[in-house]
Amino acid sequence: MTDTSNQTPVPVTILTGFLGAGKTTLLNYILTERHGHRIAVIENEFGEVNIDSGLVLTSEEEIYEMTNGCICCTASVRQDLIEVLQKLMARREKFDHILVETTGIADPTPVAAAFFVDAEVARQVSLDGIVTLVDAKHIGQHLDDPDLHGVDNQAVDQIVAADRLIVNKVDLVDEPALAFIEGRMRGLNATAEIIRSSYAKVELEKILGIGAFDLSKTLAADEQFLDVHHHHHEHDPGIETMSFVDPGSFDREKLEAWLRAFLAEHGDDVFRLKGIVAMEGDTRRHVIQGVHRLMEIRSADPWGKQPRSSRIVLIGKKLDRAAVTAGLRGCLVG
Ligand SMILES: Nc1nc2c(ncn2[C@@H]2O[C@H](COP(=O)(O)OP(=O)(O)OP(=O)(O)O)[C@@H](O)[C@H]2O)c(=O)[nH]1
Repeated sequence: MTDTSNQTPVPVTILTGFLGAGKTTLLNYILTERHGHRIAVIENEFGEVNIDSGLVLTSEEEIYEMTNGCICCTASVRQDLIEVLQKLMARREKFDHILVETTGIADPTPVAAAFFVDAEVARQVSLDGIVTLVDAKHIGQHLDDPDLHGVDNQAVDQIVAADRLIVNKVDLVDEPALAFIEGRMRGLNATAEIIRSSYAKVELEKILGIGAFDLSKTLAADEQFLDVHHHHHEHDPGIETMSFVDPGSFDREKLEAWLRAFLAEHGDDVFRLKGIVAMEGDTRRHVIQGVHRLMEIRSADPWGKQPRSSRIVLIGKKLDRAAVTAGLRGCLVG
């Protein structure tokens, strides 16, 4: 290993927020904005097939994906995180900030603790801050989820742990609703600065390089913070994921009509819908994005030399896999 003893540690930002809050949107904004930071990104995704890497705009930054489990609850995945960090540190001249995007159902606290537990990593990186995105339209139903008895509510954990809270999607709610949400957030976290945004367009100086995370303060509030075993917790066991993968192409109108009807009926239980699909008679990839009942399908770049195929992931509760699979299959051409 290279001698890093006299180099200044690289700041790390943990980016968290419930499913669909806008983490990838923020990441894309950061990666395309000229802000002078060179950022390496580590992404952890929850889902059977990887969609997010297809949604992150290609850039010159270094992007690592970790899709083998949830970073907050599996020790082996946190060990992977440490290994990814060590690999990154071998090329530390290439970047000056690291961003770790957690899954939407992660508790950021054990992820933050991982940075202090490994002595080698602890010397080379410093936790700059935990930034939590909040979906202004949908956060209420997750904070109040009546199914969560005896298990942790990650939407709450994420707000509690934040150094900065970004209330995103302000375009979808009115001022009284915003004030109400911000009041609830203040009740959970008295000190984090609250920043409003639409499509996660925030002043990056407010979230990067803020030096907000204070280990002594955190230990004062949670003396078991560094005890990784203490962080064992239960995700909402009702949350499941299913994926649909097919080499075929969809009839666009049929697919859109089917998805809209499906979400109209089951939208409360569908926390997240994502897809990259092929449409019959169209050379472009199409991206499907859904959060509860809100859904959009837009065309993206052409498939080019890559084989056409369709991947759709659903994350939610009470997913009827057989019905969803049959419904989607019925929208394929031929
Ligand atoms: N109207 C509106 N839509 C938004 C805003 N920010 C993001 N979205 C949309 O919300 C959807 C989810 O955004 P993502 O950035 O993929 O959310 P995410 O947090 O990365 O989602 P997961 O990775 O599933 O946890 C997409 O369709 C976005 O275009 C916003 O401020 N306003």
